[in-house]
Amino acid sequence: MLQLESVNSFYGGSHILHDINLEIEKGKIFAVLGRNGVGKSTLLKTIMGLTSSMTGKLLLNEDDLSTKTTFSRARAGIGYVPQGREIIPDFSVKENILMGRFADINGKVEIPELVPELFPYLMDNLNRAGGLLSGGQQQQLAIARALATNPDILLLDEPTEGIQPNIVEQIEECIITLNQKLNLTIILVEQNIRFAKRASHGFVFLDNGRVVLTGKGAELTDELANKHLTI
Ligand SMILES: Nc1ncnc2c1ncn2[C@@H]1O[C@H](COP(=O)(O)OP(=O)(O)OP(=O)(O)O)[C@@H](O)[C@H]1O
Repeated sequence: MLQLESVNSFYGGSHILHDINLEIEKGKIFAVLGRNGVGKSTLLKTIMGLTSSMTGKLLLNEDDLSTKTTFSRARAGIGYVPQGREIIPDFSVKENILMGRFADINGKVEIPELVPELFPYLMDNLNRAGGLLSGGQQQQLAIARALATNPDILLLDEPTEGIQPNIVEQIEECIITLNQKLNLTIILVEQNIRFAKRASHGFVFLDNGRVVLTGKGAELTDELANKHLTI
């Protein structure tokens, strides 16, 4: 279980997240929802230790990670797929994937097991430069790189944003498969309510850096989404 207790998070002097309390159960998909600029990406960055500072507590299976470095959090089992994917364009597909192994405590150097099944295109193009891939293929690559860290929890920041519609469904299926086959806990920042409704076991709506509503997946309705997502 991942727990945030009274978490505040800052970029320099800008106080972005205020008094966040959340519990994310192991093996569940948890959706982080809200309008643009409310702090969804900042929540993932805070969990990963990528904001300037945080106060409060971040506990992973009762281990206190609050003051740990990003590297230690990755080693503790938190994998991250950032918004915009941030693959290295001049590195090959293989090099991009294996970069994730920096955080694997078992010191493995091979491609993660599920990658051939989930992303056959990547396996067929291991020597291709990452920058030559389409948006959807780069998203697959960013997920494969995060899997190489051997995570227990995967943080996904708008994984279907800017991806051609025919690939969106593949990415969605892949997220559900990762949850079901690897029992991966997934924290999903998502603008696509249809997918959040379909996949998530729990959700939070943020507004202005604060939690305004949490609930279980089945409680996520279009009415709630309209209420919290329209301006
Ligand atoms: N590096 C930064 N330095 C200072 N302020 C930042 C930084 N990154 C984000 N912010 C501010 O933090 C607030 C929350 O931004 P964040 O990107 O977390 O929102 P979001 O809900 O993910 O938005 P979107 O849906 O547009 O991605 C915004 O006011 C944004 O301007």
